Amino acid sequence: MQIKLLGLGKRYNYDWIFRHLSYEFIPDKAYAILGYNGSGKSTFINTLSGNLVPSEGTIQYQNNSQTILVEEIYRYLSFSAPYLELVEEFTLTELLQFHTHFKPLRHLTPNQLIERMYLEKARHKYVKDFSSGMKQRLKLGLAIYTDAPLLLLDEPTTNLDQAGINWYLEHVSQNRKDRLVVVCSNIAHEYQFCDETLDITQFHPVK
Ligand SMILES: Nc1ncnc2c1ncn2[C@@H]1O[C@H](COP(=O)(O)OP(=O)(O)OP(=O)(O)O)[C@@H](O)[C@H]1O
Repeated sequence: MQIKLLGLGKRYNYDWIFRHLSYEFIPDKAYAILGYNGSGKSTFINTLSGNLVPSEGTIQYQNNSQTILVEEIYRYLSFSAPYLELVEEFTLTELLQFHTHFKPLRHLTPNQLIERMYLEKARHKYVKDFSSGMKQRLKLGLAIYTDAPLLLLDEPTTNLDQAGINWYLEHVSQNRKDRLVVVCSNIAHEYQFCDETLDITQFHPVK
């Protein structure tokens, strides 16, 4: 997956969050989007994912030299973020069945993913009854192990303890090959595996 941004800008009402952002995401690399709280990282990654419409500029997507329209980009991405909800009325097994109905996993079965997330004992538990750390491991497991060429992660270690952080780093590093990875963060350990950084504050409008 390759993404080219040309003069991208996003504003809410009269407030520009970022502007004049031209950048190229090269295939198979991992990028960290950096900036303090409220600087616009989530706004940026949601614009990149097609969830938000840019206020100016364009985004060009290419997968294996094929142009992808922004309306179709959701088919090519997996995304984990604190504000993206899991379907909590499902048990873990039901959720995986539902998820894989729409998007397949990367070379493993739902059962193997459950084992990889260390959630065997929660197989038949409702997701609403998971702890916050278990929910986060599930969100990350689904995102990392979905077979999509674009992996988007916003604040990936939210609610994780040290063991969970180590688990995330191990699995994201093992599964970054042959895909573009974009991580929004202001915590160094979340993006230590990234090749490039993009500081969103550099694209704040000059007051
Ligand atoms: N729907 C919205 N309407 C108006 N303003 C918004 C909206 N969403 C976000 N903002 C504003 O945009 C700015 C950037 O917010 P954003 O969530 O993108 O920052 P962030 O860098 O991801 O923050 P954090 O690190 O705290 O998650 C903030 O000032 C926020 O209040």
